[in-house]
Amino acid sequence: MTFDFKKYIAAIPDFPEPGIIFRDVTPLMADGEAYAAATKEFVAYTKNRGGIDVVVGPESRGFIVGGPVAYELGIGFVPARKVGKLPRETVRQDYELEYGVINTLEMHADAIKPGQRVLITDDLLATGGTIEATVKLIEQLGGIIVGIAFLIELDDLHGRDKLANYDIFSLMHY
Ligand SMILES: O=P(O)(O)OC[C@H]1O[C@H](OP(=O)(O)OP(=O)(O)O)[C@H](O)[C@@H]1O
Ligand SMILES: Nc1ncnc2[nH]cnc12
Repeated sequence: MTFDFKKYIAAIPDFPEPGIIFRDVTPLMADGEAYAAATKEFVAYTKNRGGIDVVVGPESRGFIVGGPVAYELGIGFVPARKVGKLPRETVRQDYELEYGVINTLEMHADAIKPGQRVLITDDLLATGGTIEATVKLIEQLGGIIVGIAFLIELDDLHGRDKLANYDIFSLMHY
């Protein structure tokens, strides 16, 4: 029987702006069985991606999704952080969110070694801006993106179109 992941996703209308339906993944993460089942699905996805050296996730929900996947795979996790948080030399990339906010993501300049095979994880694909920025940072450092995995993809926002050159796995679609 397939796991009913959608049972653990709350929909909040008009948050954080009028017209946005916010898909809240915190109930899924708060439930041990659901969190483990979602992690297992991500790990299963990686099995036919030909080997992964490191998981990268954007702050902050990408950390919660990616950490357990990296642990299960026995590999490291590298954060892409919001600007000003990382203490050493960084690379930076600006991007725009579904609700029109401009943010900047940063990674440590030595966080990815040239040729490393990378899985990107995040909770949700909306416009794709966050992951497009993450992709640019990883590729700037010489990483090879072998897959991108989300809990949720918002189909109407066509974020996938920005990531047309990459293999995408989404556990749920809305
Ligand atoms: O596809 P996009 O249009 O870029 O939107 C998706 C991103 O937006 C949310 O993060 P947010 O920046 O709100 O940060 P948070 O995880 O810290 O809440 C979400 O966790 C994704 O990372
Ligand atoms: N609709 C949405 N729900 C939850 N997180 C988001 N990030 C960007 N758009 C979102």
